[in-house]
Amino acid sequence: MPDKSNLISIYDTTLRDGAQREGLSLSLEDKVRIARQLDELGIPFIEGGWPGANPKDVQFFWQLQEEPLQQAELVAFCSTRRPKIAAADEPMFQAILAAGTRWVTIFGKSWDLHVIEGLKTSEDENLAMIGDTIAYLRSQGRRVIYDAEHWFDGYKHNPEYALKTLEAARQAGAEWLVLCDTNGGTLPHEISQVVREVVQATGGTTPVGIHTHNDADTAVANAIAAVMEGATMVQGTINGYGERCGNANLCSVIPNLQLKLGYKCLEDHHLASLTQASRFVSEVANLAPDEHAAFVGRSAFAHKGGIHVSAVERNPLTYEHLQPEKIGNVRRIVISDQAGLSNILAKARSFGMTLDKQHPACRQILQRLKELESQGYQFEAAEASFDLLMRQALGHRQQMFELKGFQIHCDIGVTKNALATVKVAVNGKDILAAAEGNGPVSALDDALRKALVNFYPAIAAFHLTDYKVRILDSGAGTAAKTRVLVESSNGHQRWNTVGVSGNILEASYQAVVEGIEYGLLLESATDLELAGSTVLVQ
Ligand SMILES: CC(=O)SCCNC(=O)CCNC(=O)[C@H](O)C(C)(C)COP(=O)(O)OP(=O)(O)OC[C@H]1O[C@@H](n2cnc3c(N)ncnc32)[C@H](O)[C@@H]1OP(=O)(O)O
Ligand SMILES: CC(=O)C(=O)O
Repeated sequence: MPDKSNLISIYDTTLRDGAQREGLSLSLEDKVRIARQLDELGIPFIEGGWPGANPKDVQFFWQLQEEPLQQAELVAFCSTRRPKIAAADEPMFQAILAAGTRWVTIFGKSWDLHVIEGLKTSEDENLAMIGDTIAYLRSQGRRVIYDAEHWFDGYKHNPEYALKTLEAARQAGAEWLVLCDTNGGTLPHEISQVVREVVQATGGTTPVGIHTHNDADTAVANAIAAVMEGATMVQGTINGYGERCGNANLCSVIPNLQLKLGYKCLEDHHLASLTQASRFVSEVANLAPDEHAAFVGRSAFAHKGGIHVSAVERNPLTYEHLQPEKIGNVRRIVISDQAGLSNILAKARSFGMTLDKQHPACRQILQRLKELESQGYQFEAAEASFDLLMRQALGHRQQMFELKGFQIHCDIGVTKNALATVKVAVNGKDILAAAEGNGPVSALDDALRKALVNFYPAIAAFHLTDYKVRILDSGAGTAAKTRVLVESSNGHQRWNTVGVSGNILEASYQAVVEGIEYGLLLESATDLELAGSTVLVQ
């Protein structure tokens, strides 16, 4: 059994190894924002980049010298010196020293194949490169973490030589020996065995760390396996970003170690910010968050099946492996044709309505929901439409305006504009309005808002923020049904509505009209009443 008193030092390399992910490009400002977020999260080591490899990383370290992090150690990353030059003459190290960090991580070769074929040098020279580099940086007052690149592959092929490289690093003054599964193909049982052997071979003289890649989809399991064999540092990235298939995802490693195995990685109040940190980093990285990510994904605690919801309502432990609040996530109940009455009750509660299973409207709502879903409606992504459906069944849906019809003309010739005319009635008075737009849906939305704004001035702030179309039966050609999902906003909140029809304009019309109706409902309701179906605009 692991010694549970052990602290695990979390080492984040999102800004260096994470940035090696294809499609991820961070500006200097992005890097600074992410570093500050990780600092706030209580991560003790933050690898900022490779100073000297590019101007951005040089500036990043300079900027953080001016305005240092609050608690984290900022770490500069670099390779060992090149073959056959003195460490003091290696220009890369001048950039490393200029970065001004207390800690430096040096990666060196563990695998003889890389020494001979990659570096094109001798095994002895590689040992000297490792030793000289670390000794030089120590002589310049730096503390050194040694990343043993390709450790597991190297150890498999030539354990004696691999261990000599670690010993060279240790003797030169490295304070951590971090075993890297650089190619990411090692499986957990191999990691356990090798880490156990290394911990025995080094006799606990220098702490061991782990750095895993996800090429076999086992990076998180591998990091955990290493910790259970005595590794006390875990290197990884937020959201698992990294070269090829990514690095060990700290958003999974940390809660697994802390909440399941009893290790200490972060203070509990910091752990409760993990979900927010994950979303912040994906936002800054301009990558869509993985909604199904373990622990921090939006769906990680979303319950859809009626049986599950019924049980979770009685006791969340029935279908949740831990309390979402511990990592700052929330439980969500999803509405769909997989729902039972429990989903309806839970959703109603989140909309501020109290219902019980005996209420006759409950079954009616459930039946209507299933009927509409079988026609192609999808309410899990259109909770505002579901709220309106419930209000309708309960007799609470207020008619704010009556639709009398609409027409749309599209000019695909010279102006490429669309013109929409709508007729609505408010308080028995007919209003006709027209508007142009660069597409039929925006023209329709504008015309409707124009018709209603004198009666409902709040409409002036409404706008469409997203519009998604899905053809539901592509085999049916032009006779197929179309589902339109619309997201609307009033500048403070966003809400989603749905429309389905054989005619794409009719489907859009339904969704847009419900979007406006719901916006008006929001204006007249308290935040609490409508909390469940809207999100605050960030
Ligand atoms: C496992 C990892 O993730 S390690 C980090 C990988 N990250 C990166 O490579 C991103 C930053 N890299 C860069 O900006 C550039 O590659 C630089 C500035 C480091 C080097 O650029 P260049 O001088 O043009 O070399 P290039 O990239 O073509 O080749 C890498 C060189 O480093 C050498 N090298 C590789 N590993 C090591 C090591 N551990 N110690 C010393 N030298 C090494 C290679 O042998 C090669 O040397 P050569 O050009 O004399 O043959
Ligand atoms: C050092 C490093 O990033 C690796 O070996 O994967």
